[in-house]
Amino acid sequence: MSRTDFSMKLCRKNNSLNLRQCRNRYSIFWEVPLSLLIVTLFFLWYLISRFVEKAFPEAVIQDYWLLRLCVSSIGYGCILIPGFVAYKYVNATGYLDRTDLGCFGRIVKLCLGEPDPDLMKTAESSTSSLVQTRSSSKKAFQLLYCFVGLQVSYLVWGVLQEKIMTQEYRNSSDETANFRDSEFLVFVNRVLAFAFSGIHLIFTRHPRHNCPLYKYIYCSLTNILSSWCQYEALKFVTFPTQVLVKASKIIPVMIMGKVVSKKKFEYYEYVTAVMMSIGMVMFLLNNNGSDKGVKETTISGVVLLAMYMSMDSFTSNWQSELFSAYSMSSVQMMCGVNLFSCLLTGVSLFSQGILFRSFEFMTKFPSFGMDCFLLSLCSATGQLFIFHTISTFGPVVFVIITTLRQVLAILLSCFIYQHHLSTFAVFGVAVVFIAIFLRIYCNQRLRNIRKQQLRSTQG
Ligand SMILES: Nc1ncnc2c1ncn2[C@@H]1O[C@H](COP(=O)(O)OS(=O)(=O)O)[C@@H](OP(=O)(O)O)[C@H]1O
Repeated sequence: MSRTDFSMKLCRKNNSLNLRQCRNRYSIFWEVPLSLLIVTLFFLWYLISRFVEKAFPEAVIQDYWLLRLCVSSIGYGCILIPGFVAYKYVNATGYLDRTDLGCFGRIVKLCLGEPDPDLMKTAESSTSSLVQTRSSSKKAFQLLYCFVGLQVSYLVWGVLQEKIMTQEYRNSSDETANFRDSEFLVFVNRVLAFAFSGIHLIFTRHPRHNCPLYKYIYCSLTNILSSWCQYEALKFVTFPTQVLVKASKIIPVMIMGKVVSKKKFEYYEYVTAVMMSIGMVMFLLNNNGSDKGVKETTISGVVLLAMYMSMDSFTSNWQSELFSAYSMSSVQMMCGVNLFSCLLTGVSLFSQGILFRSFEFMTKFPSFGMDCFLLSLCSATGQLFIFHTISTFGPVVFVIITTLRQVLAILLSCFIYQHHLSTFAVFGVAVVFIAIFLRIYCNQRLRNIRKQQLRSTQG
């Protein structure tokens, strides 16, 4: 007998109650098992992840990236498995169909419930009018604002990240040590970004939030996994190789856009994407010649970079999809994504013992704490710009801006350290910029043609 049948039987015993009152009265039949299920699965999975982690000696885990990925993923299961089972349970029992949801029910609805279609229409119409007024007057300024914001925050972020991962920390008792747990840095970045966006949401006005929270899990998971792959890949490929691969990210982002959002791209968009990638490869290959051969690119490196590219492309496309489906603000997106990133990385770090180890390092070397804080501040500011760019211009423009960031960083270092740029590298940069201008030009032309067509059909 299903749970619904059981509660209906109880209802029938009490003739004075109508169907709705019965379902509300006996809501306990849904809520108690659901809470027990979530708590039990969480602890069960936590024990499993501890067991798996203890089953392999630390040295073995450190030696094999695939094993490390498995251990981390099993840790993420503490959140994903109970969440998935709760989702299935709620759908199977029709728990959210009840009209009078209590406090527990409202939390479940916030996490798993789809919004009322009427509310969605109101939210959509208010944001579309906002976009229309923006599009005519402020778009160019907005693009410049996103561009400068992303360049500045991630330029400083890159410098701090390199400092933390490479410098030797020294404390007052003259002890020295290096910090190695990159996953912890990802965690602190997410905690501050979550706190930052949460406080912003409390004190400022935002559109009504319609998106069920569980939808953020997908992009949150791919975001932290792509970061992980990026850090791990550096153990198998050189930094310039990684930058080189990342420079052609626009192509996977477009492919993923077709898969996730069924987007259609014009021919000129494909042509300019390929031109940009070729230009970047020409620029980077001729500019990093001296680093070649330091580390040999292995299969592991290639696999990790491929995983990074696909997950990173999915992240921005999924976020863009959520922006258009649920009409939310970029701060709401930032809060939702970082909430799950904190939970996923926090549980995983805790079960692996890295959380305590890193906090211990922080107390031993206070300057590390300060660096972490500054890094997280840059990361949070950077994320504000990332989400604003994706919501206003979409993932492809975002990836073009991040690609340009790499060109500018290298040009800046050439300028500061008086490095010589080869003719081929200069040609590469020229190809990138020609591709960008071509894209803008074609985009504008296409818009004008469409406007004219619209006018002639209306006239
Ligand atoms: N779409 C989206 N949403 C949220 N966060 C994002 C997104 N894209 C990039 N990032 C974060 O930006 C940091 C730099 O990432 P990348 O090195 O992949 O970017 S870049 O292509 O080099 O610019 C990196 O931060 P850390 O994870 O803290 O290292 C990424 O996670």
